[in-house]
Amino acid sequence: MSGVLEFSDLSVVRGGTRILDSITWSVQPDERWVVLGPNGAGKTTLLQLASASIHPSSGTAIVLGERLGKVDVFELRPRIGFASTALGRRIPANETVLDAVMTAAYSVTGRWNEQYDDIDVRRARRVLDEWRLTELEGRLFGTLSDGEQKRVQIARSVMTDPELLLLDEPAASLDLGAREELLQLLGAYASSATSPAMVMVTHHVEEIAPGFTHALLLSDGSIHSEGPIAEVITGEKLSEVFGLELVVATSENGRYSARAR
Ligand SMILES: Nc1ncnc2c1ncn2[C@@H]1O[C@H](COP(=O)(O)OP(=O)(O)OP(=O)(O)O)[C@@H](O)[C@H]1O
Repeated sequence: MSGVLEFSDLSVVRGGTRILDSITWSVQPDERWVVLGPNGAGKTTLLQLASASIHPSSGTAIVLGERLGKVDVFELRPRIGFASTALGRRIPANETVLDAVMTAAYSVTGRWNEQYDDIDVRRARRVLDEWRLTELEGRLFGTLSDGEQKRVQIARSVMTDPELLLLDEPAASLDLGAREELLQLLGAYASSATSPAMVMVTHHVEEIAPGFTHALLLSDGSIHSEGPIAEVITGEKLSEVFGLELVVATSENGRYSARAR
């Protein structure tokens, strides 16, 4: 199986600071990764590489078989779904939910003069249904709750059937009910064999949905540990990365929780 992501000894330097250092990491099509680490560890920068938004300063980054720096990123980016709060902010408040999702077909936010086919409308409605948004199709994006807006951002990111789905803190700032609803949907999506490879950045192990298979712990720009999720999300490893004695509990349904000892 060829990797969806193949990062080899790559580093990212910004303003004289080494933000990512000697990263060697690969993601296979059937893997669902969670990336954890303290503030400033380099998680967002890693996602920026995976989304072909930036190039490495050294080393090689191959995304969906294409080497960054040698590929036209405008051809590569439509193959990648990306949901983040920053991208969500670009969706106009007065856009309907249907349009907010459908405009992903043209990689634009804000419907203008693009021509959409019936197939685009059908596809958008199917995605809205998958993310429990059908009843909100005609609502304006700006009137939605945080939880609903997050679901729209994710629905938008899967509208184009991406080969790689990147999620930057999808459950951040959600209340308990909205978080659990999102995790149910994310868990079902991550568990489906037809879903693409996924990489999700999160700050909390409680926000890991069942179905995620692998984890990567980043610390100060370097990989602390990576591999099958049960081997990585442990009290010992998280304690080392966060510099605090932590106890991790795992539930039967594949959920995690962590607390200080
Ligand atoms: N253009 C830049 N110039 C200098 N330093 C930068 C630049 N961009 C990011 N950094 C620094 O690189 C480090 C990693 O940033 P990044 O946003 O990737 O971390 P993160 O793990 O996503 O953090 P958080 O959990 O707080 O979102 C931070 O210390 C940040 O201040």
